[in-house]
Amino acid sequence: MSNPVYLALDLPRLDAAKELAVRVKAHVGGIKLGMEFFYAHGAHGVHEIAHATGLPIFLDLKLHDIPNTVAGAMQAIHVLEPAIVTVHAGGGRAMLEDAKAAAGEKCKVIGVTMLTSLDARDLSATGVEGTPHDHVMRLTELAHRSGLDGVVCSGEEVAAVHAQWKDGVFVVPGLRLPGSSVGDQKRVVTPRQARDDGASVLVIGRPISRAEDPLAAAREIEATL
Ligand SMILES: O=C(O)c1cc(=O)[nH]c(=O)n1[C@@H]1O[C@H](COP(=O)(O)O)[C@@H](O)[C@H]1O
Repeated sequence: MSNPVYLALDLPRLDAAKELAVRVKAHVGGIKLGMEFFYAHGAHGVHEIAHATGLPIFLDLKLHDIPNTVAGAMQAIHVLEPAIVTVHAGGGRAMLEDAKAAAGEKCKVIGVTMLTSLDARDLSATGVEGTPHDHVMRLTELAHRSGLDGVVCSGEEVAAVHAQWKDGVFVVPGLRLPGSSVGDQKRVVTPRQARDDGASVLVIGRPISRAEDPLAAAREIEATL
């Protein structure tokens, strides 16, 4: 089975990001490039990391706009050949359908449900009724009906999401080994628990990128899976 860990390269400098990716590439299955990286280094940065590692690229742009704008953005990134791209599931059915229709043939379009940095209080403060679980399940159903390939959710919901949508791609961030710092994440589980509960992709950033020895940290996480 291929390694489900995607390293989140949330680093401001391209040379440092590239060095880290090359150092740990044998112990991860792919690289996730998000807003911090893409806004700073754009298409050039994506090509650099893809060529340096040879690993699949998950372009985590979390697109959320009117359908026409999101479809245009999806078309603009074809040239980067990402394996996975994210859009916010809350963008609504037309936006999700148009995003999928505009994506490259081999690109999985994944809907972000409820960010792992939010908890029940945060959700209620945004005016959404119900529990995080209810909200994730509602947005998962919308993403499924809109033709997306899967969703991003926390490890607390992934078992239920998997039970509802058997052949989806389920991306789980907010992962920590026991006892390590959670930082800004609020809905957190271990990588092993997320995998056992049906996650297809495990997104891991700071536990590797901010470790004193990133290679040892990547190996330690891999050994738990
Ligand atoms: O879409 C994501 O990847 C994402 C969704 C989410 O709900 N929570 C979340 O943390 N992420 C991303 O996953 C990564 C988690 O980073 P660490 O907390 O450092 O492991 C970051 O790059 C986030 O942008």
